[in-house]
Amino acid sequence: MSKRISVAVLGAGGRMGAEAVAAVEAAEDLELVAALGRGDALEQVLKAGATHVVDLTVPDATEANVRFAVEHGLHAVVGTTGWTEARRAALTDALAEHPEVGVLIAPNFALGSVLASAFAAQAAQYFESVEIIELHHPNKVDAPSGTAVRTAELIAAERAAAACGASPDATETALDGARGADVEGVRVHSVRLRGLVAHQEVLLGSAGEQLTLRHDSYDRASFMPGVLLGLRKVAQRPGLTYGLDGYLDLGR
Ligand SMILES: NC(=O)C1=CN([C@@H]2O[C@H](COP(=O)(O)OP(=O)(O)OC[C@H]3O[C@@H](n4cnc5c(N)ncnc54)[C@H](O)[C@@H]3O)[C@@H](O)[C@H]2O)C=CC1
Ligand SMILES: O=C(O)C1=N[C@H](C(=O)O)C[C@H](O)C1
Repeated sequence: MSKRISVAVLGAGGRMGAEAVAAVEAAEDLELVAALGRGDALEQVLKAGATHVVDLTVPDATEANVRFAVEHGLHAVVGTTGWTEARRAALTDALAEHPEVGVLIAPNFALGSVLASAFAAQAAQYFESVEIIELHHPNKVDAPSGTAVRTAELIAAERAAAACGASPDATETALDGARGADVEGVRVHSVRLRGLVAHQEVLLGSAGEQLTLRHDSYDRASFMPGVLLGLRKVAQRPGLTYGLDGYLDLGR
């Protein structure tokens, strides 16, 4: 059997981290060598001999964690939100100093979600209107979700390339927040509701018709195939990959 991939999970005590620890332990080609929580020294990852890091922490911690991994030649698979364009640009600069290192930042690891976002982007140029509703558990610390931001970015890029106009909207007066957040010209509405896990609808409308693309994660198990795929591929993909779609063959 070929050598197993040595993995450290950061944020191991969290909802996603605990699921990732179990998934790595269950995979024959992966070995869990470290599981760190808040306050644990990152040097433990080095002492444990990890070659790969999974970051499932919080937006305030993820940038420093990933920077540490890159500077020590470790590949990183990152699910934590908060990776703005500025943060990604700084990370790309850091990776230039370590050209052998791969980092995957995946706003969503669920394959169905990645496909739904890609389909939405593909469809967006053919409709006058597009809005996003993301729905999550009420313990989520950020809004809008990383997935919604990424979906809006993909949609905006496709609509710009096709020279689409703005979605029609005659609103003249509204309470603050009533029309959601504006992400690159796409309205994003965030619902936080007990009982939910992670869900998203992209609503596309033209005269007389509507297309709704909905994805539901009912359980965090849905994210694990993407985490494992990332761990298995990231070392062969040096530099920064933003979005798990970069590792899939979506025919585009
Ligand atoms: N990409 C994806 O498919 C998914 C991404 N997420 C994202 O992953 C992140 C974590 O989500 P949850 O697990 O629900 O949150 P959580 O709050 O349950 O877990 C975060 C954990 O990280 C720990 N932590 C904080 N700072 C740390 C540090 N410096 N080092 C190590 N551990 C640290 C916390 O103590 C906590 O245990 C969020 O940004 C969330 O949006 C969540 C689900 C899926
Ligand atoms: O916090 C969560 O739960 C999730 N976070 C990610 C996001 O912000 O998009 C991925 C998924 O939606 C679950």
